[in-house]
Amino acid sequence: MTSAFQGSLLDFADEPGLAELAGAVRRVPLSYGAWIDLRPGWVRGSDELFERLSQIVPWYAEKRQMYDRVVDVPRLLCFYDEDVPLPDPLLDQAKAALDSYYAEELGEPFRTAGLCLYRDGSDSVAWHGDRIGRGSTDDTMVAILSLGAPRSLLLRPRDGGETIRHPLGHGDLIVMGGSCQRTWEHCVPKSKGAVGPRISIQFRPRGVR
Ligand SMILES: O=C(O)CCC(=O)C(=O)O
Ligand SMILES: [Fe+2]
Repeated sequence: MTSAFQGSLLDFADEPGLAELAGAVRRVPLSYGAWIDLRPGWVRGSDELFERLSQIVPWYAEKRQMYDRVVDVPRLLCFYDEDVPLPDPLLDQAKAALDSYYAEELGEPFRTAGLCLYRDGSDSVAWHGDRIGRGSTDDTMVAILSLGAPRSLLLRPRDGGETIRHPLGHGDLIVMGGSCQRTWEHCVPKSKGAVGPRISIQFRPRGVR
C-alpha cells in the first residue's frame, strides 16, 4: 500500500501543474515607476510541459533586416494571437491564474502568448523594450513563464544605469510591470558553454507587443 501510494504521489508531482501566486510573488520596485514580480517555481513538472511544447508548437525561424543585410532571428518563435487556441491546457490555466491575480492592478486580461525557443546558448534576444504598441506610451504588464534550462534575463534603465540579472528557468515566472517597457530594456544574452534549450512564454494584454 505504502509504495503504491508513494508512486502515485510521485506521478502527481511530475504532472505539470501550477503553484500558488497569492502570497508567493515578490515585487522588486525599479526606477521610473517600473517593477518586476518574481515567482520562482510557479510551474511544477515543468520538464514535462517543456517536452510537450517543444513537440506540439509549430516553431518557426524568422529573418529580419539589419542595416543592409537580412539576418536570422537567433531563436525559434510562435505567436498565439488572442483568437488562437493555446497549445497546451496548462497555458490556459496559467493565463487564467495571471488574469485573476492581476485583475485589479492591470484592469484587463492578458490576451496573447508569444513563445520563444532558445535552442542553445547561442540563441538570444537583444536589448529592447516591448514597445510595438501601447508599451511605448502606457504602463502595462508582460508576464514571462520560463521552462527548461535557466538563462539570464537582464534589465537596465533605458537612459543608462546598472544592469540587473535574473536567472530564469524550470517553471519560474517574472512579470515586468509599470513603465518597464518604456523606461527599461531587457535582453537574454548569449551564453557560453553547454546550455540546454529554454522555452519562454510571454503573456501580454491586447495592443502590447
Ligand atoms: O526570453 C524571454 O524571456 C524574453 C523574450 C522577450 O523579451 C520578448 O520576446 O520580447
Ligand atoms: Fe521583450
